[in-house]
Amino acid sequence: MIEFRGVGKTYDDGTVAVETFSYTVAANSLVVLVGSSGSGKTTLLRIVNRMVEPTRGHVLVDGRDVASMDKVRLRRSIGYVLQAGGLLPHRTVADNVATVPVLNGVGRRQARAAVASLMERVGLDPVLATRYPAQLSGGQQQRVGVARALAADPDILLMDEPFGAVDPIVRRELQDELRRLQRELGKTILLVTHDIDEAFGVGDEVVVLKERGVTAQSGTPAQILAHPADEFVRSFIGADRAERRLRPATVGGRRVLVDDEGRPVGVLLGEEPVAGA
Ligand SMILES: Nc1ncnc2c1ncn2[C@@H]1O[C@H](COP(=O)(O)OP(=O)(O)OP(=O)(O)O)[C@@H](O)[C@H]1O
Repeated sequence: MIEFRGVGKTYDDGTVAVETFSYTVAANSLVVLVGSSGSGKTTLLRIVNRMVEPTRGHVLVDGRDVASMDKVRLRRSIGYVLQAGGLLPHRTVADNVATVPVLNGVGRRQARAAVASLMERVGLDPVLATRYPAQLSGGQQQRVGVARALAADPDILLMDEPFGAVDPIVRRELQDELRRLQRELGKTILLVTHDIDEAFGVGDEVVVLKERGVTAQSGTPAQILAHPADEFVRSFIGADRAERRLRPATVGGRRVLVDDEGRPVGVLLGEEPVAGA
């Protein structure tokens, strides 16, 4: 669980990146922070693993204030996935994936042994282990980034525009796999994107941010789509378009609301979207 309690950040040059932000990411849920460029998404993500120190408020991970934790240990205990994987270019795929376990003192041989199964878990052929990042496609690099973040078996994954650098088809594939991984591994995931369709496609809950990290609305995709809080949210989600596109369907025996690609965006009870869907 990640709790943001009145968190704010003013950078040294006076830029107010986040005025004040409070939100609780429940354990084992996938929450998406979505907002336009400069709304403070990356700042909020980095405050969790103390790559950025807040100027106001606190972040608690599983009830402990991160400010009281050792920074290096904290960072190694939380998986962090960046756009294009954020891989080390002069290290092989296997070395990239094994980086954090080795830093944490796991024997090199043991870490290497785990690489193949991690690669399989994220849908990568283990024969790619000896390649360098530049010898992989964007989608493959992204999967390596996820495998690397999972290598230390963290309870929490932070993902910053993880699918930004790949084409729409691969992006969709990676989004589906993230949902699968989330179900299989039960991690707590906080993901940042500017893409509202991505947010609704992968998030259990979505937080729509205005400028300076101000929350416009938070809730399940179905709740936000059904009842946009204000004009800002309505226009951000393209609500008119979305409402027209959504239709009820039965998926896996459950009544759900799907978009025009058949992607479930919420569960229906009667014809009403349900909280926590
Ligand atoms: N180190 C810094 N010093 C000063 N200002 C900064 C710094 N880092 C970010 N900012 C500013 O803080 C604001 C929020 O930035 P942040 O990167 O958190 O937004 P974002 O929503 O992630 O944007 P994007 O989608 O473009 O990555 C922006 O105005 C940005 O210019």
